[in-house]
Amino acid sequence: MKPFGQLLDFDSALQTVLAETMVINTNESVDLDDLAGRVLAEDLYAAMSIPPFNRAAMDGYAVIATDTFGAGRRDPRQLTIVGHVFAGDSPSLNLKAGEAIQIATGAPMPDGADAVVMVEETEKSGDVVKVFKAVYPGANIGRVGEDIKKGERVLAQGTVFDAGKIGVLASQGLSRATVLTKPRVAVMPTGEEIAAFDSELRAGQIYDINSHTIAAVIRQSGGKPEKMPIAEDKPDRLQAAIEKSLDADMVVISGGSSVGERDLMFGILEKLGKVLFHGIQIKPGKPTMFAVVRGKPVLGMPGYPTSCLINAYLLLAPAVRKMAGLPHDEGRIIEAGLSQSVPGAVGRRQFLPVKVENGKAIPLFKESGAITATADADGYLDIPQNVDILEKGEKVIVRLFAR
Ligand SMILES: Nc1nc2c(c(=O)[nH]1)N[C@H]1C(S)=C(S)[C@@H](COP(=O)(O)OP(=O)(O)OC[C@H]3O[C@@H](n4cnc5c(N)ncnc54)[C@H](O)[C@@H]3O)O[C@H]1N2
Ligand code: MOO
Repeated sequence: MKPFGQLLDFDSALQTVLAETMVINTNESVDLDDLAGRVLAEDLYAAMSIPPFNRAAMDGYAVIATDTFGAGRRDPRQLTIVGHVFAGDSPSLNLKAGEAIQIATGAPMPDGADAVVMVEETEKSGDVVKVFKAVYPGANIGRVGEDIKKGERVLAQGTVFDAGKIGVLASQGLSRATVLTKPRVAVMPTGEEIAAFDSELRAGQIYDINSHTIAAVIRQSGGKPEKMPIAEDKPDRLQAAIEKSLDADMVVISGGSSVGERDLMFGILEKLGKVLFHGIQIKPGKPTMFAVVRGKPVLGMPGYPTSCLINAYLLLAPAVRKMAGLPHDEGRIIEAGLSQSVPGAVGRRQFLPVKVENGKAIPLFKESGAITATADADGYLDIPQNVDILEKGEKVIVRLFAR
C-alpha cells in the first residue's frame, strides 16, 4: 500500500498523457462504405473532372441563348424541337439556330447549345416549343469540372471521412482509400469481485461494467478496443496480464488504482516501467494513474464506474483520438441555468454529471460507484477547485459528452 503522492492538476495530467501518445503511422486500405470516421493517410488527387461533361441542370430545352433574347410571356420565341436527350445518352445532334432539343436534368448538352430553358418557361405543341423567358449563355448548365477539376487535390492527408468526403471519393469511381490504422487499445479489468457477463456471479461479485464503457469510448474515439480477461488482484498474475497486454498500442486498466491493500497497480507499473503520475486533483477520478511501460502508454482508471467513465471521456478519449490521427475535440458546450445549488469539492476540480432539460442543468448527485450518474447525464459541469458553491439559477456551461 502506498498513499498518493502530490496530486497533479488535471491540465498537467492531460498534457502528460498526450505527450506520451503518438499517432499510429501504419496504414490500411478500407472499403468506401466503411470509411466514416477514418483518417486519410495520403493526399488524393482527382483523376477526372466532375461533372465530366457539360450537362443540363434542369429539365427543359437545350437552346442557343441568343434565340431566346427578347422573349416574354406576351412575346414568346418559337423554336423547332429537333430531338430529345435523356440522362445517360450520348447525343450526336448538333443544334442550329432556331432549334431546341428537349433535355433531362443530368443529360449531356448537345453540341451547339449553350443554355437550357426550364420546362416551366415553355409550352410545347407538336414539334414546336414556345419560350416565354430569355436565358443567358450558360444558364442552367453544369459545366465540366465545375465541381472538381481533374488533377486538383480533392482530399488532403489527415482528412477525417464523413458522408460528404466519402461522396467525393465515390465521384472518382474509387472503391477504397488508404487510411491510418486504428490504434489498438487493450482493456484490462481487474478485481476478484468482477465477473464477466457470461459467468455466474458468486457472493460478493458484480458484473464488469468498466471494460465495456471503456471499450465504447475507445471505439467512438477512433480506436480498436482489445478486451483482456479479468485479471486477479495477485501481483504475479497482474504483472503477467499487463505484460501480455503490452502487445497493444496502449493499455487501459480499471481498478486497483487506489491505496487499498489489494491496490497493487502502482507497484507493478513502477516495477515494469515508469509511473508519470498517480493521483489527480479532481473529483471523481482522484486515483487515476499513468505510466509508460516499454514505450507504451498505460492508463490506470479508478474502479468506480462513474469515475472510470468520466475519466475515460476526459483523458482516454483525447489520447486515443491523437493516436488515431483525429484532431483534438473540445466537445460541444451549451449554457443552462442550474436547477439547484451545487457545493464545490474542497481542494479538487469537480466534473459533475448533469442532465439538461428545458434549458436547466440538473446535477446528478450520485456516488462515484453509480453508473446511472453518467448514463442519465448529457454532460458535465467543470467546477474549478476554488469554488465554494454554485447558486441555484446561476448560468453554467455544460460540456456535453461525445455520443
Ligand atoms: N483510503 C482511500 N480509499 C479510497 C480512496 C482514497 O483516496 N483513499 N479513493 C476512493 C476513490 S475516489 C475511488 S474512485 C476508488 C478507486 O478505487 P480503485 O481504483 O482502487 O478501484 P477498486 O478498489 O478496484 O474498485 C472500486 C469500486 O469499483 C468497483 N469496480 C471495479 N472495477 C469494476 C468494473 N470493471 N466494473 C464494475 N465495477 C467495478 C469495485 O467493485 C469497487 O466497488 O477508491 C476509493 N477508495
Ligand atoms: O475520485 Mo473517486 O473517483 O471520487 O470517486
